[in-house]
Amino acid sequence: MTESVPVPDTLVVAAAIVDDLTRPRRLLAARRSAPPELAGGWELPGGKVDPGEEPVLALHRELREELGVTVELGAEVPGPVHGCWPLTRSLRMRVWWAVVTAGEPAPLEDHDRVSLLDPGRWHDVAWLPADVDVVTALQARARPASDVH
Ligand SMILES: Nc1nc2c([nH]c(=O)n2[C@H]2C[C@H](O)[C@@H](COP(=O)(O)OP(=O)(O)OP(=O)(O)O)O2)c(=O)[nH]1
Repeated sequence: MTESVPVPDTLVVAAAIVDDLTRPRRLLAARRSAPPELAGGWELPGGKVDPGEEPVLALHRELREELGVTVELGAEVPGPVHGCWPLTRSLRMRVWWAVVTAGEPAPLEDHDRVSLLDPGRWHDVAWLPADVDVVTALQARARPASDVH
């Protein structure tokens, strides 16, 4: 009989960087340049939390390393599985709204482009598959109640 082997669970943290936390209009997307199997896919900037690292501190570190920016984080955007967004069998992601407080976002590491997506065009890039639902949720939360018909 085979016993099921526990799947290692790695937490990824990512930021939905927008122009305004109260009334988000533009969303930052970053295009991956590595590894080859992910290159060309667009994602929310971020990365894996190191062992023992606080998730929020990991996110600030990743955004500094990858984009050269300092951010202020807003609310977390909870996902459907214990507040997380499932990526693969072994990866799950937590996402926070964010605004840049210092620096100009640039593709310094792991990305070859960053793009600011205009209102209504947040789905216009080829997001990594797991990000499509995240972006749908972001869009729904960004739209003020008065705009929902
Ligand atoms: N940062 C980020 N990663 C995502 C998103 N969607 C998604 O499927 N992923 C996947 C891609 C990667 O397999 C994994 C994140 O790993 P990473 O390569 O960005 O992590 P890292 O910068 O810490 O790099 P490393 O330690 O693996 O070298 O999560 C997303 O929106 N943002």
